[in-house]
Amino acid sequence: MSNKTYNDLICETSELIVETTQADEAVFEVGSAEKSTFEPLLCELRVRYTILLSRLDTVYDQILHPQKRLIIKRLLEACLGRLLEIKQELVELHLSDFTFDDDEVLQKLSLTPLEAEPCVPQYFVREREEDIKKRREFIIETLRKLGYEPPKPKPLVLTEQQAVIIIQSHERARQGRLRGQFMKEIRLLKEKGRDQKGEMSASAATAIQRVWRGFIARRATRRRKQEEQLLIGMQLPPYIESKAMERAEQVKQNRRDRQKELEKEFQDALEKTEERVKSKHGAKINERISDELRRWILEYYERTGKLPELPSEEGGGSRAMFSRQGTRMDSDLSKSSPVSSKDSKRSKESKDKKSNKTEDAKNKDEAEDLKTFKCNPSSFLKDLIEANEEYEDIWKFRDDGNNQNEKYDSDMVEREKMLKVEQEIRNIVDETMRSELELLQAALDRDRAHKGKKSKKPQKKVRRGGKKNKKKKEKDLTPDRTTESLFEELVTNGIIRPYPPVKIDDFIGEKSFVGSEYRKEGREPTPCLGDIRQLVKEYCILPLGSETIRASAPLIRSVLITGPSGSGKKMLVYAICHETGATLFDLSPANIVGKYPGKSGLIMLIHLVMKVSRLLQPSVIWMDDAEKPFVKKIPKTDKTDPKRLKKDLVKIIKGICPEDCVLFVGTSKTPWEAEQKLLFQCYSKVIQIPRGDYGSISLMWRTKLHRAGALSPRLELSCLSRLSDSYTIGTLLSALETILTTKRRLQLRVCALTAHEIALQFSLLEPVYVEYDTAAESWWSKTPMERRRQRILQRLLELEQEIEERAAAGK
Ligand SMILES: Nc1ncnc2c1ncn2[C@@H]1O[C@H](COP(=O)(O)OP(=O)(O)OP(=O)(O)O)[C@@H](O)[C@H]1O
Repeated sequence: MSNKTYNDLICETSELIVETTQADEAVFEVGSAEKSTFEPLLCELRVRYTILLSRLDTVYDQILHPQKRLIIKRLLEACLGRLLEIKQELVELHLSDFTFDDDEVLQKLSLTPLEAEPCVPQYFVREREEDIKKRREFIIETLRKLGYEPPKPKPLVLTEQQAVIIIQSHERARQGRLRGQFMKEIRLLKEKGRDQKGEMSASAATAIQRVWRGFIARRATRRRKQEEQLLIGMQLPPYIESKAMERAEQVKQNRRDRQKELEKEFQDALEKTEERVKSKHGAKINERISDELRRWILEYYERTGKLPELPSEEGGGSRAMFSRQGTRMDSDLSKSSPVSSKDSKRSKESKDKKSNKTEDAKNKDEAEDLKTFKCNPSSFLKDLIEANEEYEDIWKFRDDGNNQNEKYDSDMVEREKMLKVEQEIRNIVDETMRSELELLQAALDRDRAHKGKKSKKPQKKVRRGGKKNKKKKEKDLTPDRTTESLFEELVTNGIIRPYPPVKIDDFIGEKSFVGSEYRKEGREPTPCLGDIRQLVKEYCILPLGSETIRASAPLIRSVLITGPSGSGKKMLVYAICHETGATLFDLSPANIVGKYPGKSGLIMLIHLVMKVSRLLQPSVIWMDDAEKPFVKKIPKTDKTDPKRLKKDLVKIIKGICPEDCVLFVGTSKTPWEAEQKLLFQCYSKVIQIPRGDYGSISLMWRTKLHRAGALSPRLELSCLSRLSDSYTIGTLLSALETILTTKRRLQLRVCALTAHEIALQFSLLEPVYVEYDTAAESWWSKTPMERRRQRILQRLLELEQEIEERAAAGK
């Protein structure tokens, strides 16, 4: 695609941003209202931001102009941040982690449910490609030095007897085929001799014609039917790597390479221009600012008889001082905002009123409170609007006709650098002025003291914002070690692990199509596997990919993923790591057994994991069998000492700050075996992978069989999906793998795979039993979010009943 395509796309997207942000601001204007008022608005906003995210991601990945890319990245991050904020609002609104898209919203925006699922921005990994590659190579190299080879496909190991049997059977088959061919030839020869004896009758020729024509007609009809089904999408075309797709990907890669070249040129220009501006204008700017400041100080002294105090660098320096009046007014305004005073008055009044209210009115108020909702202020919306305005001002209407190569704009670079250099020089001049002012003040004080006046004691400089609310710093147990040596140590000990490249979209699953309808009816829908994929993106991948987003988006420190064996828990953990380019720390009880022994060893392990995970962020700290540290009684057969980390887990998780791109992920098959209080102290979010639904299983079969070339009209997909609904996807895939041996694959053309054949194979494997489902369901109802939802629903019901009863008694 051309530069024009992406320039047009970003222009259209900018218009969509205006529309969306206006709708978003309107939501804030609503203030506090019934939950049902907010629901459609927030649902629509979520979908709108999702579309913006995917458009901006496409443009950012492909557009060449380095300065436009800067602004598009700002838009992209702000959009992503706002999307996460809205998700958080929807969670609070529904009191459920799952968001089901409203059909009306999807219809209005002409989208499919799949399109309403957020994409993972490509820049998460692409901008750190080199770094991620180096890290992976380092891990593999370190492991190789230790003698661990990356797992290779296992060679076929046969005993002598097995080998003999295979050779024998193949030889017999060969002989059989030869004999068959020989017999066929003899038969044909005999038939030929017989035919030559008698005259071929006309009726025989007609019979042959009839059979042949019938065959031709049937074949043509079959082909036409197949073509028609392909056209209307009833049948999938054969799975082949499309040449056109390959070429399109190649073009994209070429553009990315060109992007890098242009970016390098831009960075060089930035450097050179800065040097030039400094050498050419530095002295003049210095002189101008010094003169300005001196004049201003003199005027100030003449007016007030005092020397001014220069604000600190963080406070804006002399620039802020010139505009101090304005800012003070602003801050005064913000301090005593009429809204807040009104609010407090109102709340006071309402408190007084409340005390006089009857029980009935109190109940009504409480019910109202439970039903109403208010959106939290956004940290991203303002930036999104500002960045979009900046884009509109600078780029949107600019004629780029004479810049076909999408090179940077040198005038803009010059202007930017001028401002930067001026600011730097201003900081230096301010510093000099500050010391000059101090000397002057001291001299003035001495003078006044000399004149007998009571001199003011030189005020101790109070550091602005000096008393920062800093967290107590942890003691560094490894102050003189380099990051590389710590990294190597953890790799050597198997704590940092390599992981397979798994994309989150490889987690197959359909989204729930009836979720929003169920919610409207007051029922809580069961999520489908596609909803799980979306939730993992929203909770684990999107907040972890960028530091800017992580710092301001709703903070999620830890997630617990639960589900039966083979439901894809590990796959999801690997996908989180792969999509964010994260470093994986494995703290599973089975993995740390015998490593860092003793109390001091454990302290060191925790220190290393916490320190290195921050240094190599983004990081994922993973614990498989997450219930084990909290089980009441450890079976005697378990030699892994799973309770080792019991007390320190909370410390590790609470130690994750918003500025750290670190996520703690636990996976568990049987979370109900743990002490629930301790478990939920560690994990703030729980994602339970449900039993595979019909849609997801059917999609899985279709995708996998199609890729294997085993999909045919003879295979009853619907029947197969129904039969497999008590198995996890992992189990079904392992059954398919067992069936599709190389020999069977070769036979597919002549002997199509049937549902019966597959079903026979997976019926030998372990299903998910009803007992497991029941235990999982009852545990789910005890998770914090569910309990909160149930508590609120229960309270609402009670209040409504009380109100009704009172009303009935009053009559
Ligand atoms: N929804 C899915 N889509 C595609 N593949 C899946 C899905 N669910 C599971 N799988 C596949 O099933 C296999 C088993 O998955 P995985 O090892 O992640 O399961 P698990 O829940 O961690 O199992 P266990 O608890 O036994 O460790 C993997 O090959 C994975 O790719």
